[in-house]
Amino acid sequence: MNLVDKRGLGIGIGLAALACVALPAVLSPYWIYLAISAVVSAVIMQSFGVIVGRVGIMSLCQMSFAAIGAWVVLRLNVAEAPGGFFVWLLLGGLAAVPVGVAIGLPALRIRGVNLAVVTFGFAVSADIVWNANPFPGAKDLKMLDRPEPFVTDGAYFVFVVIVFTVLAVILGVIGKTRLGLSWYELRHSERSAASHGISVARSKLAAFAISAFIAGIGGGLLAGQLSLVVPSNFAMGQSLALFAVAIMIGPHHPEGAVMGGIFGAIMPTIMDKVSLPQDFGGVLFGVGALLALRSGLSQTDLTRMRKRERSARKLMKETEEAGTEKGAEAAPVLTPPRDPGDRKPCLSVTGLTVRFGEVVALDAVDLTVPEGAVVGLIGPNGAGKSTFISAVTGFVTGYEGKVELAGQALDKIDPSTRAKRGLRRTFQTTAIAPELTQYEYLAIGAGRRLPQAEADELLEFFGCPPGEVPVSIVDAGTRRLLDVAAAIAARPKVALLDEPAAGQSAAESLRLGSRLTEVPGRFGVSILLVEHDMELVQATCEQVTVLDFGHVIASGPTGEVLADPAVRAAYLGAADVPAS
Ligand SMILES: Nc1ncnc2c1ncn2[C@@H]1O[C@H](COP(=O)(O)OP(=O)(O)OP(=O)(O)O)[C@@H](O)[C@H]1O
Repeated sequence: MNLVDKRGLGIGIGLAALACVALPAVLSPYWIYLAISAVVSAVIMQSFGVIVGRVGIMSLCQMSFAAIGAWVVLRLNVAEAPGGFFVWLLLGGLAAVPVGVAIGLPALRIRGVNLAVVTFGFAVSADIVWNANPFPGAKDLKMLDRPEPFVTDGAYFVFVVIVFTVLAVILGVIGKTRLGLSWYELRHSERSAASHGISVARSKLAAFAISAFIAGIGGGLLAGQLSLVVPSNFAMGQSLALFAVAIMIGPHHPEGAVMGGIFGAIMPTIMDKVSLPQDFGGVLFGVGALLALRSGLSQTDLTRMRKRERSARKLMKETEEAGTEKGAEAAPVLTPPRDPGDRKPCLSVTGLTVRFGEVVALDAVDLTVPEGAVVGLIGPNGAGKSTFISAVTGFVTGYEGKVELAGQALDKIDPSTRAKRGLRRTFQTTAIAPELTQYEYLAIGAGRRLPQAEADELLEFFGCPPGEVPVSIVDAGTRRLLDVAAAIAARPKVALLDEPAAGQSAAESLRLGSRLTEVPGRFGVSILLVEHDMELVQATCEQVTVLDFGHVIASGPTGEVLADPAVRAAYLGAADVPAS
């Protein structure tokens, strides 16, 4: 996967260069000054883009981070510290980082509105501090001089555009890395991210640190524009208004940050011109934000997704037509499951007991997945199958019993570390970020640089559309397959699949079965399959364990177990157990 979208980069830099040349030449001094404000707001918007747009965290204190940046720059100016404005600007950004991380710490435990309240609380406290203590230089009017050669408004506009562009390029590159992609996954499902070996804590704290740094830079730039700042430049209300703009527009894309910056900077002027109170602008932003929250996606997300979907649909049609020309896919020939024989155990679970209050979801369950095997775990609804997967992969803590992977104990280890050690899982309900392409999702799952040829092979093997196709237009059944492909892409020792055939037709389910039997030999991954589709289980699994009310009622070679009268009785009315 390319870290740089060369076309987008070219267009972005071209537009930035055009703005630098044309705007100072054609705009009046008043509008140049407003244009500087718009770009400085756009930089602060980029900080919202990281934390709000990408990770989906409601942070209401970005202006407080900006104030830290401005304070440091002005303090260093008063002290006439060495290095000059450029170094001070960088130090201002860096000074905001530890504060950002400190504010991010509660985000590891709380989320949503509660976290918004924490960030709002910090913004209020910061407001009180700034109001009680004037910014450096304000008392004795020690102004901050802009650096050469960016002294005039026109030249300073060029400088802020350069800073914005550099940040946009860096954020674009980060967005394509595992860290950046993990932010999208966190936004939709933290447990899905953890199941891919992503450290949720590290990923969130990195987002807070980077967004605080950018906001700090934005604050320093504002100090450079104004020469002196006052607390109202960073008022809590500003954070709220910009937050609403961020939700509405989506500043995690450069065009969104620019639009947000323009809105933020010129709205007061527009309100003035149409003789409406300034607060009315905030109301408009709030309404826009509510509409965006209802759809779950910002305006730039929607525009970009629609564009991507159009070309992806064309690609899917071409691929389908090429497939039809080659002829219909032959019905799978299922090779009978092999006998596990005396292969070494890969995953070994002993005495696994899970209680949810009075409910004993699992009671001393033993299960072994031998190396290179496909093993089934079946049982009626509520038997404890998903709980088994969740406990083994570390999502349910406080269980009794022992979980060993290739002879190593995994108990007391968190889900993302278990995933990194070679234990991957899928969920009954998929929660794949629709903004991602299938390639990007596979890259997250793989947890390593995934060569395109390998990604293509996986997608073709599991019958998914081409890798450029965004998840937003992939149907629910295929998303499950994509989830399985992402788990296998990591080449774990064992993949625990929770009902991957749900939502598939009988023929598709059979095809999936034939693929799963090939997985151990082809990808070196053993499988524990949780399924209600008994035909699939019979055709795929060499061994099967049956749970009922958390107890193992049968375990052994699939044919024998499915013929067991106790198993048939447990399933009576719950699913069809084919006669063996
Ligand atoms: N978080 C939880 N809190 C309380 N009870 C739970 C929780 N998760 C599961 N249970 C209970 O544990 C039991 C086992 O549930 P589990 O979801 O593991 O069953 P299952 O075999 O996967 O069912 P299905 O086939 O419907 O997915 C059920 O009685 C369920 O209500």
